[in-house]
Amino acid sequence: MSTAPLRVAVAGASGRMGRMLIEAVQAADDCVLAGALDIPGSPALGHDATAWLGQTSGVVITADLDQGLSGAEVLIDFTRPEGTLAHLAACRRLGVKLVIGTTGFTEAHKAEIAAAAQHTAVVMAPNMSVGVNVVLRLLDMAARALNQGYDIEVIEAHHRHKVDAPSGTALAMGEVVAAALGRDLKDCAVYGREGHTGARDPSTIGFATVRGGDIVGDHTVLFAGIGERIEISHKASSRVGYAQGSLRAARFLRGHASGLFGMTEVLGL
Ligand SMILES: NC(=O)C1=CN([C@@H]2O[C@H](COP(=O)(O)OP(=O)(O)OC[C@H]3O[C@@H](n4cnc5c(N)ncnc54)[C@H](OP(=O)(O)O)[C@@H]3O)[C@@H](O)[C@H]2O)C=CC1
Ligand SMILES: O=C(O)C1=N[C@H](C(=O)O)C[C@H](O)C1
Repeated sequence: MSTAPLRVAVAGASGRMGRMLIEAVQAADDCVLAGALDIPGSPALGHDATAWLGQTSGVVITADLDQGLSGAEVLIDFTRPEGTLAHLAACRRLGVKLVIGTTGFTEAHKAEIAAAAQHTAVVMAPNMSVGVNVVLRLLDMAARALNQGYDIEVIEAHHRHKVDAPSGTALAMGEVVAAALGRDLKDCAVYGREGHTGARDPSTIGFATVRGGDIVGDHTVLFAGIGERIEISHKASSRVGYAQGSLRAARFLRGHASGLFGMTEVLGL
């Protein structure tokens, strides 16, 4: 029995992730590019979505959401929170499912996404790579085992263009560790230090952010004890893992009409 190809639209089509996603959709036997969106005023509007690959897909990048989504089953969105929320409303109206990779959402944004997911299926994750999602499981195990006598710090590094800090992945790592220790990250996170800070409060989880050059994405959780340190790290050397994880999420959505899912469900972790 043959299954029709999954019709995928990509938002932020001229962005770093948008381009990576378009290339991944084009290379996938079971997917077809069905739409490409970008922000009004983008110089990419009106161009073929694969022109930068030297190809012609017949899909033109548009800022018209109805036009960009009309042929799609699922939209993959790596843009900015305000863009994602506008795309979410259009997806809900048009019955299009949504994979959200964008980071930097407020709690109110997240509530809006959860409400919309009651009507159309959504996968949302701050990091789509298999490796990072396995690391999140390892962190749960490590934090439970190292629950006394270890100071916990999350260190992340990204490229100079990144606009949110700490990264969504670093925050997710902090949340996993805090939950494993029976803490709420909102109460124990320390985002940067300066001046006379006093001695470290052992109940805190610290965050340190580095921005520079073309670093794709490095994350380390440090458990610093007396006489030893444990570091659990993930280093991305390419965005390909984020794109392949997003396609797995898009395929997963075929089996779901509504609901909010994460990569734990997609990957069966
Ligand atoms: N979950 C994951 O695995 C990953 C998540 N990310 C997240 O994805 C997001 C995008 O990252 P990246 O591709 O590097 O960013 P880029 O800036 O390279 O791309 C963003 C794209 O979205 C467009 N855009 C910006 N604002 C809006 C808006 N309001 N409405 C519609 N489109 C908009 C941009 O257009 P223009 O350039 O003209 O402004 C651009 O085309 C970030 O939040 C990042 O943290 C990134 C990698 C992995
Ligand atoms: O902006 C990026 O590049 C990335 N953003 C995500 C995040 O904020 O965690 C995922 C990845 O680290 C790359």
